[in-house]
Amino acid sequence: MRITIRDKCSTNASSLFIQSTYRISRHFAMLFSNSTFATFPLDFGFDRPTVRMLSQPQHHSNEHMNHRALSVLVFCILAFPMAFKFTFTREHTPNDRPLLDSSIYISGFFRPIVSIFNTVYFVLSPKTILLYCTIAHGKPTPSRMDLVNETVHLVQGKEYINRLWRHSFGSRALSLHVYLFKHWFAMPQKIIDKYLADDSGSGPKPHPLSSVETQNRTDRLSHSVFKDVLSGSDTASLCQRYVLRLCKALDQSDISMSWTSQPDLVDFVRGALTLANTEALWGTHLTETSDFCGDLTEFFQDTRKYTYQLPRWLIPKAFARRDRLLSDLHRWQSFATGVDGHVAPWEDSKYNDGKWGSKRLRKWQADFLEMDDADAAGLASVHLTFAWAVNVSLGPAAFWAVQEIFRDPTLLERVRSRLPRAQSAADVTSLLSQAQTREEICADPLLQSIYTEILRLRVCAFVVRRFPHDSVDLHGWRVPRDQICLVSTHIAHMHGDEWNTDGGKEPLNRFWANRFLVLKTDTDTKLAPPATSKLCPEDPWKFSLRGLEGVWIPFGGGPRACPGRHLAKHHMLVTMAAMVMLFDIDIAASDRPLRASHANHGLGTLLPVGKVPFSIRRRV
Ligand code: HEM
Repeated sequence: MRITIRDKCSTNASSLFIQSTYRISRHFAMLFSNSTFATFPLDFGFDRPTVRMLSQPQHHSNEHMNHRALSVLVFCILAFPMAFKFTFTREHTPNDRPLLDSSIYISGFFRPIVSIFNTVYFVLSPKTILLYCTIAHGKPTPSRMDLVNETVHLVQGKEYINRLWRHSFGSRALSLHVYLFKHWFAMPQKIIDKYLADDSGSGPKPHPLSSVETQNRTDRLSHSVFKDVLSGSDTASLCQRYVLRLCKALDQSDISMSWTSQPDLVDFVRGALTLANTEALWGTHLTETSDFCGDLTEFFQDTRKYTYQLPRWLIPKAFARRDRLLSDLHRWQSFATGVDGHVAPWEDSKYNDGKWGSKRLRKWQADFLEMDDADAAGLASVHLTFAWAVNVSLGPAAFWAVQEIFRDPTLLERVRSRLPRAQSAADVTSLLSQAQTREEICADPLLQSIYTEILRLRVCAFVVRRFPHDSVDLHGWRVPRDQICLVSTHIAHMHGDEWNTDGGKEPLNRFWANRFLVLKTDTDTKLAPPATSKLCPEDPWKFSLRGLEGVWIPFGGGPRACPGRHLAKHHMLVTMAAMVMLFDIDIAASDRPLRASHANHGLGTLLPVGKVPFSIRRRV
């Protein structure tokens, strides 16, 4: 193995690493030293809220020294493996690409030690370690990270990601999914075993080396229903139901023509949106007989506690909430499957999808119950997984879009100029219920650019693939069979020179509504309108994602990409339009609570660190 001293490491990544290591060491030192009253971040991230803690008074000089010495010691221990990696790394050039499975930065004695440190970093500050491992010379690049019991191939860089998507049919995402099934969604072990045993892939035909029976192709079963329900023939009625429920929820909210203060814009937007999305899919029967959406929103916050596998007696409320969600779904599905003698009127002419939700979802239940060992508890758990997946990213993403629009009066004016005029709330509902109006909204260049920019900036998802039968060649980087490939959308979205930054004036860590607008006549996607320009319908700008395949990836990609992506776009743009048409909003929060929290790094759209108080009044 050739070892060379890396000449130019990304300053960004290394300084971030050093800062992060410093914070972690400080945290440990604080924990172990006798300190009183200091302020430090709870989770070592950079965008976390701070809490008041006990810190040391100035006059305790011995304690101060102890604390400093301890900080330095912890820093040195933590910095050791990364410093090693920082110094010795394999040299690679486009013509001499190493195989990923032989790119052992540190071999022999040091490798297990490094894997322990990598694991600690990955748990405490995944953002930092991924950035550190994958940014070389300012550009995202593939790399490999040894964790204690897994080797993770970090696939970054446009051409490698595109190649990974192309191979995705023969892949499965198991390790992460199974962990979540078990610890978050309380899936019975026998169903988890079925998911674990399925190596047939998600394609219509099972992999030739797989011997899994057709009814037990869990991956295919889940994936195809998601695709069927979310992008099949039900889509038009799903969208229609979504709009009606959203407008109803916003109209019922306690907002008058005079300004009123509200505690949190996230809750306001996410509440309406989660209700509308859930009712569009599962029908009002689920939400009217329980506080399903309230519990679901709380459940989003609880997932972190489940990740740490805290016992029931420590977090009884979180467990009770999950039990309630599962039993609500259980009750709903027993109606929907006709168990207990309750059968909804399923004949086409009498079917009330507003009350019972998507027909396809019900058909899928029948398929799921065909699986060996399948039962109602397993089904409820898969429904909960589905309810989480369809809602967890959408609400926060819509929130970010709404707050960006209302915080910038010029942008608000531009957005309003794109939307039809309404005289009353009923007018808004009637306009947005028309498929034609919604099509125009979804095709509007400025609105699309805002939506795309929000997902670029705020979505932070880990997209995972594992190839159970074959090793995969990614442009000369080979991932061995049955090892994890992980793509971080955050790394892809925040680095690289493919993005339009208006010549560096609009950096990637800031929202810029015009990032995806180009001149209609322009073939160079990097030419964008100036940030201040007011776009009108006759403006010569168009929306463009050209050149960004494998770079703008909030929904993953390839045959396994998020099956809800078209609905997500529709729902977000319609929500933005409804809010702008119905309300005036004044955001009272300062910049600080509006920073993104990385507490759920890797699991979808980020949330702001604090509550976002606002004032609101009706316009119509
Ligand atoms: C801003 C909104 C959303 C984002 C950022 C997002 C992102 C993602 C990502 C990254 C994945 C993993 C894809 C992969 O492995 O390549 C995924 C999976 C999934 N998404 Fe979304 N999603 C969003 C909204 C939605 C909506 C609105 C729905 C449904 C209405 C939905 C349904 C699903 C489902 C069912 C899966 C699992 C697919 C499978 O494992 O086969 N998502 N999403």
